[in-house]
Amino acid sequence: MSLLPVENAIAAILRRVPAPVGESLPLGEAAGRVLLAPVLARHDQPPFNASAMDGYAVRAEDIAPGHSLAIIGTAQAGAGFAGTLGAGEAVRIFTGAPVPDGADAVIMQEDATLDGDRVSFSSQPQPGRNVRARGNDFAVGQALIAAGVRLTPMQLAVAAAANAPALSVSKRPRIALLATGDELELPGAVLGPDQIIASNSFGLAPLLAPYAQTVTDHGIARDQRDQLRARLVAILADEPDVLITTGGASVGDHDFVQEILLELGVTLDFWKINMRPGKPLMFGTVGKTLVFGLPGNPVSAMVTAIVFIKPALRAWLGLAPQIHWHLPLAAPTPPNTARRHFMRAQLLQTPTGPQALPISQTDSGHTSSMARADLLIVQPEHDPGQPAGAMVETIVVDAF
Ligand SMILES: Nc1nc2c(c(=O)[nH]1)N[C@H]1C(S)=C(S)[C@@H](COP(=O)(O)OP(=O)(O)OC[C@H]3O[C@@H](n4cnc5c(N)ncnc54)[C@H](O)[C@@H]3O)O[C@H]1N2
Ligand code: MOO
Repeated sequence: MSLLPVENAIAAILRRVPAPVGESLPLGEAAGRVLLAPVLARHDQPPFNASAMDGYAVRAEDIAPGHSLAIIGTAQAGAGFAGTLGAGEAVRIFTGAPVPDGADAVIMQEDATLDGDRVSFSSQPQPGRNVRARGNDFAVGQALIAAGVRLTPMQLAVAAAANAPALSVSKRPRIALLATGDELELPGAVLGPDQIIASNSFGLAPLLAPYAQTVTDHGIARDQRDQLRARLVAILADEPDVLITTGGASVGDHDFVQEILLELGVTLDFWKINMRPGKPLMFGTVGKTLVFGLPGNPVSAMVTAIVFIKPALRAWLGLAPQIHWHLPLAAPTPPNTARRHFMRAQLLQTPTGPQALPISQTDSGHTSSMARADLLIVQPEHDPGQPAGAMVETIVVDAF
């Protein structure tokens, strides 16, 4: 197979992603979920003309220097004044209370002088002053939050204000992870001479968890045909929505993952992408399960998950693709090869704004540089290299 361009690979994956499916969730459980149906207001907000200040409700035309009004009652939040305000009258009012019929302005109490049951004012209001008119925030039936957003705290507060007790959000996929390799041991092990620690799943699980109902880490399978087959059979029997393997994706004598996946009925859509790191990525489907075979190298595994699996999961949830930020380079980049390079970079905060500082390390097995990477600079195929200050496309690693 020749090396597939990155865009074609993403398009091939997106063709296999099912349309979002909705479920109804109580408001208090919807944070961070993706909204599938717009939130519509169930009432006008505010539901009545409401005072924005503590003070006196009046008829603006009645206010004149040296002229006092009779205080005929009180309106407070939750308990309005039942009557109608007439000429020469005022009602004591508090913030959030309904403005009484007949009144058209509120004068704040700092501008009022009390004299028994009469009040005079040092300011002359326009009609509407300090009154929040009914429906001026939103009107019944108005769409307040569009579908396709990941619900933020502010949006949830608005949904609550709109009296929506439950929201329609997308169901999330169940994800299964499996690391492969004879050399791998879990963190905490005493390493033998030929062993390394299996680190990939510890990055992939939290990277993908925000998009998933569950991420089940199935641990490590050895590079033995029968064992690997048995592990994959057991995992697929549970029909996960997404299966992600790491390692064994390349062409070595012990790279069995693809062979066994094909035996198990996986239809392979592609293998090998024109990118670095991450070239040996494979993708296919079996039944309703999307199968991603990530390369074992730790940087390759994380980069391919960010570049391919995250967009697939966003589409699964009904979310638009992640925005790629264009940032100025803090230092030059070297010329690229024929493969698209996803270059590790740091996000620098400078007095003139954020900048991308390339990390020169390109080894896909080099993990410590990954710990410093806030961004991936997307360096085009055959890019001649860019000077400091040039604007480059970046993917923010830790963004949803
Ligand atoms: N002759 C060729 N050799 C290789 C090619 C090639 O095209 N021709 N491609 C290279 C590239 S690029 C990559 S990437 C790797 C991918 O190899 P595999 O997916 O088969 O991965 P492994 O060989 O199993 O492991 C590679 C490397 O990563 C370490 N590893 C594996 N799993 C984990 C894990 N869960 N946590 C941490 N580290 C892991 C493993 O020990 C190896 O060091 O192939 C190149 N070779
Ligand atoms: O594509 Mo591999 O990820 O560079 O080492």
